Amino acid sequence: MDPQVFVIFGASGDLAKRKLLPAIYELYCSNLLPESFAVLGVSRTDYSDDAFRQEVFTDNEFIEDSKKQDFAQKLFYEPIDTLEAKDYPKVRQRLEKIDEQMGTSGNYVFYLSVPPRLYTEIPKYLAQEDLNKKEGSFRRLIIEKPFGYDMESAQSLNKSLQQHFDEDQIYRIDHYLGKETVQNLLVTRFANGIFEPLWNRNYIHHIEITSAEKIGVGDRGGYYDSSGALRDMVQNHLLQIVAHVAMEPPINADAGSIRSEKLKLFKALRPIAESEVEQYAIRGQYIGADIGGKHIKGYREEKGVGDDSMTETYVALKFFIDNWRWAGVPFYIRTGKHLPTKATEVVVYFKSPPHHLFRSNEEMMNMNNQLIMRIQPDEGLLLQFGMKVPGAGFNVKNVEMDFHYSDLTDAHVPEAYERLILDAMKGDATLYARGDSVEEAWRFVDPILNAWKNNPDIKLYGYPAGTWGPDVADNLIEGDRVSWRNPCRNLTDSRNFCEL
Ligand SMILES: NC(=O)C1=CN([C@@H]2O[C@H](COP(=O)(O)OP(=O)(O)OC[C@H]3O[C@@H](n4cnc5c(N)ncnc54)[C@H](OP(=O)(O)O)[C@@H]3O)[C@@H](O)[C@H]2O)C=CC1
Ligand SMILES: O=C1O[C@H](COP(=O)(O)O)[C@@H](O)[C@H](O)[C@H]1O
Repeated sequence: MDPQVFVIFGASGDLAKRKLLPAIYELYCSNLLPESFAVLGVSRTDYSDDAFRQEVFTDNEFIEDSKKQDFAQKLFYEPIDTLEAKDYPKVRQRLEKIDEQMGTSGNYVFYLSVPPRLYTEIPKYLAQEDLNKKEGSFRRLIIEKPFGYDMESAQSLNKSLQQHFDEDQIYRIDHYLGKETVQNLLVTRFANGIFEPLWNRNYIHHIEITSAEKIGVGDRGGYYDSSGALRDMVQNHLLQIVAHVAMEPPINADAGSIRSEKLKLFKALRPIAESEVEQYAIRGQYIGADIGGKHIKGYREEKGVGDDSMTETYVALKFFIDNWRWAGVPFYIRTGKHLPTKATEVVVYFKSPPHHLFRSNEEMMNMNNQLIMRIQPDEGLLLQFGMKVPGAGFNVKNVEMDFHYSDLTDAHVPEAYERLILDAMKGDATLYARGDSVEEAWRFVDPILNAWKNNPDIKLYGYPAGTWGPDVADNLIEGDRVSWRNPCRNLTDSRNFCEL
C-alpha cells in the first residue's frame, strides 16, 4: 500500500476514540498499514502530540503494551478551529512536516468525524490550501453519516463536495457495508448455484429485514431527536441491506459494477405516496418500563429530547420493488431502539409448494421454507424446511440447518471500521455509498418524512421499552398466518435467546 497520512478531523470526539483509532491500531497490529504511515488528529481541543497519544491510550483497553510505543510514534495532533480559514495553513504546514519526517509522500486521506454542519466547510478550506488535489499524490475525503437530512440537502452536499473533490475521491461511510455478513449476502446469492435460481417473485413469498437494538438513545438524544429511526437507520443501513438482497448480479465484483446495480435497485423502489404512509409505515416511540427490576426511561425523558418530541425510535415499513424480478413481492423492514434484543437479520420466506400432499400436518401447512441470514450477532445462515417424522404415515416436521460464522474460522474478523478504513487507504470505494445512490435512497424516504411532518394525525405509537414495538406493526404483514419472525427463538430450540 502507498505511504500516506490519515487525517482525522474531530480526533477528540467520541467516534474517533471509540471506533476510528482502535480500528487503525488493529490494522497496525495486523501489519496491514504501510511502513510510512501517520495519523494526524485535528480538532479544537488543545492537545500536544503527547497529550493526544496519552488520550488515545488511556481510555482504550484495546492497546496492547508491546505495540503501544511504536504505534504512538505515528500519531500527531494539530489544534485548530475548523471553521476558521486562517487556521488551515497550520494543517498544510504540519502535513508537509510529517511528509518529511515519516516519508508519507504527500498522500492524504481526510476523515470528517465532525458535526455534519462542517461537512461543507472543511473541504472548501482544504481546497483553499491546495490540499484537495496534487499531481502525483492522492487525496481522499471520507464523510461520516448522516449524509444529508433529506433529498434536497443530500443533493446540495454532493454538489458542494464535488466543487472541491472529484466523485472518485469521495468516500461516503455506511458502516453496515463494512460488516462481513452484509458483504456475505452477495456471496450467498452469487457464489451458490442453489439460491439464485429461486431468488425472484416465482419462489419468494416475501422478505423481511429486522434491525433491532436493545439500547436506547443513551447520551445521543440531542442528535437523535432531529433524526429519528427512519433517517438514522433506514435511509442508509437498512436500504443498503435491501440493495444487497435484491439487486441484480453485477457483471464484476468491482466498485463501479456493484454500485451501479445498487443504484438501479434504489431507482426501482416504489415510493410510498404521502397519502398511503399511514397504511405502509408504522412509527413508534419507546415509553418507560420496568425490566428485570430496573426502570428504563421513556424516550421523552432522555437527555436532549423534548418532552413533546414526536421523533420515532421505531419504524416498520412495507414496500415494493418495481422491477422484473420482484414484481408483487412485499418487502418488510423494521428497526427500533429498546427492543428485546440486538439482532439484525434478513428472512426470506419461500412460497409453499403448489399442492399440499401431507394435509394431516397443521404445522407444515402453515409454514413456508425460510432462509434466515443473521447479520449480527451470532452471524450465520439458518435454513428451515420440512422433514418426515420417523414412523407410520407422513408426519412432517419443520427442522433447521444452522451455520454459524464462528465455526468457519478462529481468525480475527475485522470490525466494520477496520475494513472500511483499509479500503479507503487502498483507494477501493466498493464498500462506500456513491452520491447518486444516496440521493435515490432519500427519494424513497422523503415522502414518509414529509407525511409525518405535514400530517399530525398520523399516529406515533408508544411501545414499552423492551417490547417488539407497536403491535399494529404486525398488521403490515400480509397473509393469515404470517408475522414478523422473532429473532429470539428458533424452531427446534425452545430457549429464548434474548434472555441468555
Ligand atoms: N459517535 C458515533 O457512534 C457515531 C458518529 N457518527 C458521526 O460522526 C461524526 C462525529 O460524531 P461524534 O464523534 O460522535 O461527535 P463528537 O461530538 O463526540 O465529536 C465531534 C468532534 O468534532 C470536533 N469539532 C466540533 N466542532 C469543531 C470545530 N468548529 N472545529 C474543530 N473541531 C470541531 C470536536 O472537537 P473539539 O470540540 O475538540 O473541537 C470533536 O472532536 C458526526 O457526524 C456523527 O453523526 C456516525 C455514526 C456513529
Ligand atoms: O449508525 C448507527 O448505527 C448504530 C447501530 O449500529 P450497529 O453496528 O451497532 O448495528 C445505531 O445505534 C445508531 O443509532 C446509528 O446512528
